[in-house]
Order: sequence, then C-alpha cells, then structure tokens
Amino acid sequence: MFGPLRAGRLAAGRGTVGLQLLSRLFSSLPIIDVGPLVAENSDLAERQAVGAQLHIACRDVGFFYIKNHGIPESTYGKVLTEAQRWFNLPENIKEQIKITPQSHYRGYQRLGANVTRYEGGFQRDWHEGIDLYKEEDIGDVEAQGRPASPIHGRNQWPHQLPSFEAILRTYIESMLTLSAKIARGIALGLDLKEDYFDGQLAGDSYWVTRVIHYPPLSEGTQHRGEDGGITAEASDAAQGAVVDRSVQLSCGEHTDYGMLTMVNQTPDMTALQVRNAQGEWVPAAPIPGTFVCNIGDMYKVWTNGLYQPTVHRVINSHPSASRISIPFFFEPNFEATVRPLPQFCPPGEQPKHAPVRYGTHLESKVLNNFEL
Ligand SMILES: O=C(O)CCC(=O)C(=O)O
Ligand SMILES: [Fe+2]
Repeated sequence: MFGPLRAGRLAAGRGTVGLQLLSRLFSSLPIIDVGPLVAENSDLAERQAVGAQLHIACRDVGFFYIKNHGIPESTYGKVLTEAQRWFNLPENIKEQIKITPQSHYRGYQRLGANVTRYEGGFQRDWHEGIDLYKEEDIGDVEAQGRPASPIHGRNQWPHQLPSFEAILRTYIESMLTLSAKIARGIALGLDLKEDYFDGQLAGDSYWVTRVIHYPPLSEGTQHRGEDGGITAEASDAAQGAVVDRSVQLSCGEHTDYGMLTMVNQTPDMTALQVRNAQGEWVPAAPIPGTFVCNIGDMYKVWTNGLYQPTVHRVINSHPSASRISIPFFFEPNFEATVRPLPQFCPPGEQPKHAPVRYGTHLESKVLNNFEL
C-alpha cells in the first residue's frame, strides 16, 4: 500500500514530475467511501485508511466521487428541483437579485454573463447562475482591523421562491460540515495532524456556492444547428473531442481556485468532463448517492505541486433537457496565508509557489469572472 507517510518523502524526491504525469493518465475517477470521516465515533485507523485513498486520488487524478457522505437525498435532491423551478421564473424576476459590483459580486448572473478567459480573449459560458459566499458585514470586518474587500457583504438569496431559499440554506450548512470533514481526511492523507486545516487556515472557510443552470447548448448562439439541434462540433466535444478555446461551451475549461469542490448534479445527464495528462476528456457521469469532488489551487501551493488542480469543462449536448449543478466550494479563511509546507520542499531548493493570501487570490479571480 502507498501509505500516507510516504507522501512527504516522494514529494521531496527527484523525478516527481515525471512520475506524476505518468500517474495522471486516469481513464475513470475513483469512488471513495468517506463513511469513517463522517461517523461520530470511527477509529483513527479507519479515518487514516480513507485519508490514504484520498491521497492517491488527489495526487493521481485531482477528482474523485464520495459515497456514504451522510447527506440525505431530501437535501441534495430537493435543492436541484427547487433550483430548476427558480430558473424557470421570468428573467425580470430573476434580475431582481442581479449580480453587480454594488452587490459584492453576489447574486444572479444571466446567461452568458460568466466568462472563461484564455490567452487573447474570452468566451461567454452558456449558463446562468446564482453566486453565494460566506456572509460578513463590512462594518464587522473593519471592526476586526481587516481591510474591506469588494467581495465582502451579504448574499442576495433567491427569496422569490421561499421554499428554495430555505432548502438552499440547509444544503449549504450540510455541505460546509461535510467538506470540513473531507479536508480532515485529506490532512491525514498528507500525514498532517487531522485538524491541520482547522483554525487559522480553513476553520472559518470563505465558502462559495454556485447554483448553475445549463440550458442545452443547442439554444446557445454558436451551437444552434440548422435543424434546431446541436452542431457537430458541440456533439463531438460532448464525446470528448478537443475543441478550440474560442468555441462556446456550457462552461469552458478551467481549474478551481480554492481547496475542495463538491458537485451536486442533475442525475442521468453526463456533462462534466475532466482532462487527463494525455489531454483526453474523461466523463464525470453522475453516480446516484455520490458527489463529484475535486481539489483547487490551494492544495497545489500547500503540497508544493504534489497535488495539482485538474482541468475540467461542462458540455450539455442534450437536445432539449436542462442540467442543474450546485457546486459547493470549501475554501480557506479569507485572511489565511497559504504557503508550501516545508516537508514538501526539497532541502536547498526554492519552493515552487510564493505564499498567497487566500482573499487576494479569490478577488483576482472573481473580479475577472464576468462581462456584466
Ligand atoms: O457544473 C459542473 O459540473 C461543474 C461546474 C464547475 O466546474 C465550476 O463551477 O467550477
Ligand atoms: Fe470548476
């Protein structure tokens, strides 16, 4: 078994990058039973065994499914159907909670407002969504002697459908608790103390939730085929073809910028794809009772590159059906300084990544995400 203890030693060894590339030639995503991380009274040894599986998944794939997570179907299923009901509302109602700089970049973004940037341009993603973040009043932030950020503030909750707001709040609370437990398992897998990311690093997570509606790409501007169906290019992409970055997708290829993302998606529709080291797109089909998880930029910094965030994209090539996904992003504290841990830095070599204040990293991403 590749035990957690060897993580540090391998990281500091030579030839790591070659090894890593070889091992990132996955053709499917691992499924991890996280029951022991969630249970009230599991043994440390059981949790370490899950940590070891998380370690291999984070190092070799960057993506994995979790099962036995303990969140009831009544929470994760209902939030998807409520979201669809909310997106069915007329545009002028949805625009009541429109995202603007004055709304602290929180709220509703219409179809095409979210963009994927690439060298020399950007492409409008074919989705609409609601962005929510941990809430903090600017007055409280300033009273703590912290600089106010354009992102700090309160959310615009989708109040037009009160049943949705209530279930969304329950969902976010459950996902926050769950993701903190997964982060504890990842700490064990890295041979760190179980509570390593608690407290100053991620004990007060600056979490993000995006409620996303992906209408069929055939309704988009670029992919309406002559017969009203989808273009051949979009259809090929849905089968895993490589497409130019200027081609409009449901969500363009990107990596996530925080710690851990957990995706709750419409069952029976495969739209999320994950890129392996050979450039092949591997589908992340929904598996009943699981969430798809992936790691973001911050673990790359902490592990000095041993863990890498994996590129992914979304293509809804269905001729008529909508897809909903509600990723929950478990992130460090806004003020956390994230820096490579010494055990992952070979002696005498410069760390590969400079320390980063998480809030500054987040601002640099969020303030660039929209063409409003
Ligand atoms: O919709 C999905 O499955 C994933 C969305 C995603 O990658 C993101 O919002 O970062
Ligand atoms: Fe993502």
